[in-house]
Amino acid sequence: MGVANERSIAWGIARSLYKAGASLIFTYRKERSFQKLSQLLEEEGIEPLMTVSCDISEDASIQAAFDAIGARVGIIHGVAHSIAFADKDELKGEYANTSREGFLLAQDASAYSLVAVAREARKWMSEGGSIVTQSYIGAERVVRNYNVMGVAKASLEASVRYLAEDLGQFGIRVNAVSAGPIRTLAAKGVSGFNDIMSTIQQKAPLRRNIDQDEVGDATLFLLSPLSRAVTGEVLHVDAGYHIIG
Ligand SMILES: NC(=O)c1ccc[n+]([C@@H]2O[C@H](COP(=O)([O-])OP(=O)(O)OC[C@H]3O[C@@H](n4cnc5c(N)ncnc54)[C@H](O)[C@@H]3O)[C@@H](O)[C@H]2O)c1
Repeated sequence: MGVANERSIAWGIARSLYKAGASLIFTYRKERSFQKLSQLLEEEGIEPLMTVSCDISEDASIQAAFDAIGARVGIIHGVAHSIAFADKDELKGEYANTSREGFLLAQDASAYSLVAVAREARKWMSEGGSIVTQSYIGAERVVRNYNVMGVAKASLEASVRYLAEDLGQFGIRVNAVSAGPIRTLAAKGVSGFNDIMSTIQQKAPLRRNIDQDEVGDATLFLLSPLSRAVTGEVLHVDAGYHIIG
């Protein structure tokens, strides 16, 4: 869930999963994304089991998408949730100036969407499985300009833990990847993004930034049985930046 273009983290995840032999289902938000997605799939030679529209801001859309998926395949084993949204105006200046509307929008699209997706997906995860979402260090620390999205990611990471507890009894694991900054459509909305990337290059233990394929491989690990005893975890895929004081 969440391929907008070839730069999307979800596209890195799709490539890693495809190489590992997974059967893939894609969700898209708008007609424009569907066309882009179809083009990417063709270029990469990936034949998905199905593609289905899903707007995570509407419960009915999420329900309809998973009903359609369930009707077609019966059982699913994993979900990659790679979706977030906030108003661009909230991603600069003081967090104290966040509007009520902007706060609720970021929480709704970026955190609650995982809850709603997990609720619908579990109906078809009758053999257990794994749900993985994408977070960012702005959930744990203050990252200038990330503001309302940092608070939404904190909520997302807490949701990962609560969902992990709820769904663990059904053999369903829930984890997050906390990726370093990657130049994507969503990242364009964050002011000063270039400065964030150059800081990582200087300070991260590996002295470099990361890419979509590296997040894809880590997400593949969390979706696969290789991580079968890992749940409620936030795995940093950030060249080690999060350990630096
Ligand atoms: N790029 C980074 O630096 C970075 C770092 C850490 C975490 N993340 C997270 O990774 C995830 C993917 O973002 P990305 O960087 O690949 O950017 P992206 O813009 O490529 O992906 C964001 C996706 O969210 C989708 N989306 C937004 N609102 C939606 C809605 N209402 N219904 C359905 N889909 C909706 C968009 O269509 C898009 O496909 C996000 O959760 C983001 O916060 C990104």
